[in-house]
Amino acid sequence: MSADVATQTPLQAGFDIDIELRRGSFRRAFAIRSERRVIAVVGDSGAGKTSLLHAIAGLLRPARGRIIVAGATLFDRDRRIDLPAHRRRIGYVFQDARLFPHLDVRANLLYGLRGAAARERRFELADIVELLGIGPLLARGTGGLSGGETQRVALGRALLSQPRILLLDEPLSMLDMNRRDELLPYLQRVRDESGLPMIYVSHYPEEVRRIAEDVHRVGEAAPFEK
Ligand SMILES: Nc1ncnc2c1ncn2[C@@H]1O[C@H](COP(=O)(O)OP(=O)(O)OP(=O)(O)O)[C@@H](O)[C@H]1O
Repeated sequence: MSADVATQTPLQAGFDIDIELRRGSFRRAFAIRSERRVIAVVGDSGAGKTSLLHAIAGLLRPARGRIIVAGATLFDRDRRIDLPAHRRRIGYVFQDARLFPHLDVRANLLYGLRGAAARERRFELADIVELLGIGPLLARGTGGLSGGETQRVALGRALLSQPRILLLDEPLSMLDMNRRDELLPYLQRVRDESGLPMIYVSHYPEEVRRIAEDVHRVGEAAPFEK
């Protein structure tokens, strides 16, 4: 499968990823080729989903291969391209949000804006606050937020960093089922209104069905029933 991918011409939209990752004794090839803007990556625990996102974000260097997203080459071993992480402009949302505990919600959001050049600014604070319904939370500390509120702020902070790509690593997995249902419509709004390429990692088929246009299973050959 990866040989096939390697012989095809790069896609101008979507994802063209063909890499091998090594992490200690973990060693795995990934081949994802999709013209879709929003894809999901599913797979068992330990299959390498987070490692794949790390490689796209520039936090883990593949042993070989290439990573092209929306026509931009982030990594290509043969062509000696390896864009540093800070130049890849990745918005990353983790399962545990990782908000700064010493900053209130507004300051957490504004942190995302740091370093974004004015000409690259597509997402403004007021629009993101409206999109995610977090206006009432702005002056609050992060400690008392519910899990769903926390993840909405994390999404806002990621968008305000003016990313070219959004990576979401199981953003709902710490929430109970009701809270997951509450947050999904916000994820759908971000998907539809940001227009960004997105990779959504999840264990839950239902979530994946509601978010992604295309599903890729990593770690084994069996196809994933969408
Ligand atoms: N820093 C590291 N050093 C060595 N091995 C690592 C490191 N990080 C991850 N691994 C190993 O790489 C493999 C893939 O881990 P990864 O976290 O990418 O899987 P995952 O599919 O995201 O799993 P989960 O769904 O449980 O989060 C695992 O076997 C893990 O133990």
